Amino acid sequence: MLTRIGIFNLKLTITSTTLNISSNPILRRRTISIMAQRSIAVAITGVGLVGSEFINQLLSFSLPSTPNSRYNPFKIISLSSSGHTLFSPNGLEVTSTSWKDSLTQAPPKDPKDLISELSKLASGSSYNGVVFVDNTSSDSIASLYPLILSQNIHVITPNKKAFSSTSTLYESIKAASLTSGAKYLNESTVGAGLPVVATLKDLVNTGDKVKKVEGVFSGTFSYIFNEFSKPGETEGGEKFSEVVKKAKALGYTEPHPADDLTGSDVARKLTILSRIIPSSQPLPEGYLSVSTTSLVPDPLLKSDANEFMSRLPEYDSKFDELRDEARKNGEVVRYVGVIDLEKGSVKADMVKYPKDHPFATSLGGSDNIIMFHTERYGKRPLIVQGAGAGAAVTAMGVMSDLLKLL
Ligand SMILES: NC(=O)C1=CN([C@@H]2O[C@H](COP(=O)(O)OP(=O)(O)OC[C@H]3O[C@@H](n4cnc5c(N)ncnc54)[C@H](OP(=O)(O)O)[C@@H]3O)[C@@H](O)[C@H]2O)C=CC1
Ligand SMILES: N[C@@H](CC=O)C(=O)O
Ligand code: NA
Repeated sequence: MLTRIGIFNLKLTITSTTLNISSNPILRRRTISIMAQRSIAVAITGVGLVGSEFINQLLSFSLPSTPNSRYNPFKIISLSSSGHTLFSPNGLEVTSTSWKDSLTQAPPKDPKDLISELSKLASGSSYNGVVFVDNTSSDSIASLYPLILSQNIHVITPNKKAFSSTSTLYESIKAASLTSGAKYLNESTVGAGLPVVATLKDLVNTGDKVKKVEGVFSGTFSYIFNEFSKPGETEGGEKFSEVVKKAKALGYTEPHPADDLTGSDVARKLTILSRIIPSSQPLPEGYLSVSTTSLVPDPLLKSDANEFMSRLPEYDSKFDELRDEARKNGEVVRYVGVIDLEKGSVKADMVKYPKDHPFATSLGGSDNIIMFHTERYGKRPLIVQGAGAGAAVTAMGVMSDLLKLL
């Protein structure tokens, strides 16, 4: 094998069968360095808004290998949309401008066939690990995580489905990961790139006692109400459906915006966080058990994304009434989530706040704000705030999970 060795910056021909590497400290150090330079193989499923941005961030990533050179420790080995898959066990020759055309010309591939190819790579020695990145919002892809993890393939995803649906699926994900040692990382499922999942895990793992987690968990709702129900506005203002349209165009909504407006997206995030917190109270069995306020008019509940967006203006006057009622009392409307460990309740709700409340004055754009009330952060909660939706910040969260594998 001919390999460039980072720290020595020279080329070595290794015939490891003839060398007693383990007894020679210099060679041992060189061998470790070579191992570190093997790539991590990345298989990407879902190349929409977040997926495309993730590919760009991944292709432009590099680490220093010597004082004068850099290398990318990741190799993309597959790209899949719902109808096409590009796969090469040695790594795809793609650039940020070429991958889309190449993918559209590729044939379809059953995800299970892809997993069995990845499994061969995970058990071989060409790579320093294999990662499946799911950038879809698909339930069927999410249901494959136990199989993927059991093949010693790591899973990284912003897709909330697997971690917020039935506890049976969640438990099999945890079991598969424990058995094989493959990791699952899902920072972007809550607060996009904001360190929400990692912060909560750090609090729990270091022995703090979480009492309450509350805040604004939806970038879409945050943007909608920051624009639709402004503290300084006493009359007029944008139409609700227009603001929803803008939130969609900015990439904040779920592929089907009703998933945001029913409150399901917030309920899913609350479920994901609840499952990380040890609690004597029973956990929600899934997001459907979270007490949730929906803003979707009943007749639109079954419509697809296009029909939903085109019919939403029919209900603008209802939302005008909601805004007027809040204004009359000097209030604004916000959509919040609370996990109350002491009361044993998990709730996603629309709430009216006085117009000088921090949720009215300190949030803008798609900002999330998440407050952790714990034993250690007794009187003043630990607060995480910033953009909670959008392709760039979500892909950054996925990328930051990938870096945790290095
Ligand atoms: N947008 C945001 O701000 C945030 C998004 N997320 C999560 O990120 C994920 C992606 O969101 P986003 O990029 O906005 O959504 P998009 O709709 O833009 O992208 C999703 C992509 O998934 C693809 N897809 C669906 N099913 C499959 C399948 N079975 N196999 C392969 N590809 C499939 C679709 O491709 P095709 O067109 O071929 O069907 C689509 O392009 C979602 O789970 C979302 O909840 C999380 C945090 C923030
Ligand atoms: N649709 C979601 C995207 C991030 O999870 C949101 O609006 O927060
Ligand atoms: Na996050």
